[in-house]
Amino acid sequence: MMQQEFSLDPPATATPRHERLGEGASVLRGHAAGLAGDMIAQIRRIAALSPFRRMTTAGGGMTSVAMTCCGAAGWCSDARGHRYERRDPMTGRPWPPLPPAWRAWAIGTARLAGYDGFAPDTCLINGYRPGTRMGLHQDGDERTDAPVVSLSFGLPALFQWGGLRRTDPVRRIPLLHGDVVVWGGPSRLVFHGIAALRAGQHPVTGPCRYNLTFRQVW
Ligand SMILES: O=C(O)CCC(=O)C(=O)O
Ligand SMILES: [Fe+2]
Repeated sequence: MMQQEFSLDPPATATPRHERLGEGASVLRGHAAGLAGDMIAQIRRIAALSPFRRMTTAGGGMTSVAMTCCGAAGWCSDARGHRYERRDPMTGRPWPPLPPAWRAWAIGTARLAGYDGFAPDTCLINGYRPGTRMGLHQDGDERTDAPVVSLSFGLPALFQWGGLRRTDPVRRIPLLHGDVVVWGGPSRLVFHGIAALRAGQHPVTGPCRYNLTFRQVW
């Protein structure tokens, strides 16, 4: 019998699902698409307890994105500045719990991206509508020795990925429904943002984009 001398399977690189953004940073294309239905239902349950809200900033403005959180800590901003709080200042109660399945997924995803031992204790949930944007910033209010695992559902967005200085050149990376970005290590403090969302309708989320970021705060 003749031996097959070559594989008919396409090489792993034929579908580049895992894109390197920089040292310690990558995009996992479509990695969360299968979770969308369940996670969006959970987001609605979380938002029924701790509603999406826009927040005042120290500069006297308002955040463009509406946000809620779940887990041991939630990100808050007011005229005094921004920080993590154990309780939702809007309700006075602890934030809704971080669903164990979300946490397990985030740990597994961090491992896929090269980060073992991720121990997320919060998930920040951003709600974007057409026109909503997030200016260039660094994520530094939580532990920076742990990565950020960030996932996108719904309308497409342009992710702005710069460098360690605000003035470094910025790349624009489209993020689609189910895409995941993981950044840590030497990229943990890279400046990033989201360009103003374009109008549209998504079959799963309607005129909306959700972004979930898993982080370790305490
Ligand atoms: O919406 C995104 O993809 C990024 C969100 C973000 O940078 C943040 O919440 O700190
Ligand atoms: Fe951020």
